[in-house]
Amino acid sequence: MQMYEVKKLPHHPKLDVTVPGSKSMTNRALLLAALAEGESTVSGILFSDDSNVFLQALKDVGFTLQIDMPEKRVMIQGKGGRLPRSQANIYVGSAGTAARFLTAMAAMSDGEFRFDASAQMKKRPMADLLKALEDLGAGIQYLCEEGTFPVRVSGMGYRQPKAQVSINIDKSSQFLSALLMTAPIQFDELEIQLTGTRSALSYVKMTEQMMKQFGHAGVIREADDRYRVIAQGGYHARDYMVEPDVSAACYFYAMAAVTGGECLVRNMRQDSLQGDMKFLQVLEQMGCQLSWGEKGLVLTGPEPGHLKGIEVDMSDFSDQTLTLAAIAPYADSPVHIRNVGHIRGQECDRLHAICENLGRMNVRCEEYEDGVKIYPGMPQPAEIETYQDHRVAMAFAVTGVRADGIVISDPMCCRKTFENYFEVLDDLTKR
Ligand SMILES: O=C(O)C1=C[C@@H](OP(=O)(O)O)[C@@H](O)[C@H](O)C1
Ligand SMILES: C=C(OP(=O)(O)O)C(=O)O
Repeated sequence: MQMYEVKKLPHHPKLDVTVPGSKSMTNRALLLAALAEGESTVSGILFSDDSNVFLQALKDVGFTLQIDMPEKRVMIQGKGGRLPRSQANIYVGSAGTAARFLTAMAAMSDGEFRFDASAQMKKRPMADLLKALEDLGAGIQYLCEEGTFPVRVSGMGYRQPKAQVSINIDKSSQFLSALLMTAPIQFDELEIQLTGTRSALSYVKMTEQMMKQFGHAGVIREADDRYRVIAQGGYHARDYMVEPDVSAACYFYAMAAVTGGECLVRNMRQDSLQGDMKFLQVLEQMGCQLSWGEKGLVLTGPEPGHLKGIEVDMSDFSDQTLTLAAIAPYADSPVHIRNVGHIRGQECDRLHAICENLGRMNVRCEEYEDGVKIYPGMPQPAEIETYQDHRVAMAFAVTGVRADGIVISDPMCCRKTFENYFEVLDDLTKR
């Protein structure tokens, strides 16, 4: 599919959707299960580009996996922190989680691994993590350009008692998640000093909680900028259920927010580990209502025309910047999103992509170094450029459910995290 023309939803639609498993939890659960001792079963798993490269990489490193796609389940034979092979070629595609978590896993081993990535991933930040791994004793050989893929990673090769490392995570919190999850397989104790300005982040909390769920409670947050990981015998195999992807659910909630509709996303969890739940509070502040029921979480939007503008720091749930930008034209006053400069280094320069696409729809948007300010205005027919970014495609489809003539180019870039997004949308708009 080259283009997708979004159909409008009627006012006050009743949406009922099921979203795939969380990408962030899927790839963490796969890593932790592989590093645990014994057999784990991970259910509710996401199958998409980002998790497929992760699964393939684990197979390439020699792990035994049984993949049951219809049941959305994977069984993994963990090796207690050892990698079954000591040499492999690993391809991480465009997945930030795979790029960061798997290089750390390789660096903490006694093998030699060659990593490669998509053209998009080669442009994304890696240098701070690779430098930290090198400082800890891994061999890092850049095969093309300094600081990026392709790269050869030679593992540290021996278990070390105690170490310290400094790392700047301003560009990606995944660097810290990668170090935290892999540290127990190499170090009796690792102290991690953060040197940048970004600190407590919801994705890092998810990492800590999932490490605990896999039997490792040895992460101590000594200060906002200092962590200590104590080995405590590593991870335990278990059966694990991945939550539905909240980042994916937010697109459908946003559709209800702009149409005065009601949206149920099935199986959402009140005790969710996902930081993007905070976006739902933003929608509440803009005039939406939330109610938990047996089937999941329902959001009800205000009457069309009554969505309120807002100023919001989205640094801790920045994947939703695009979603908020996509519905901002429908608010009754400007929407100002701050403190998300790091998303310029994700799948594309997302702040620029927002302003370019809103410009195409004739919506006024001001671009700042760390954010955007968007003014109310009816979006005009336009073709949306997606820059191979799943979230650009999925978010601006939300704009199109209330405006005429919004066409998404290259919609299938949504495969990165939500293969059938446009089929689900088709179903909703056909009714
Ligand atoms: O740890 C994770 O699973 C993620 C962390 C965030 O990235 P950054 O920490 O690079 O901002 C987020 O944007 C990404 O979608 C998933
Ligand atoms: C930034 C994202 O992905 P990644 O895991 O590749 O960093 C994203 O999904 O919005």
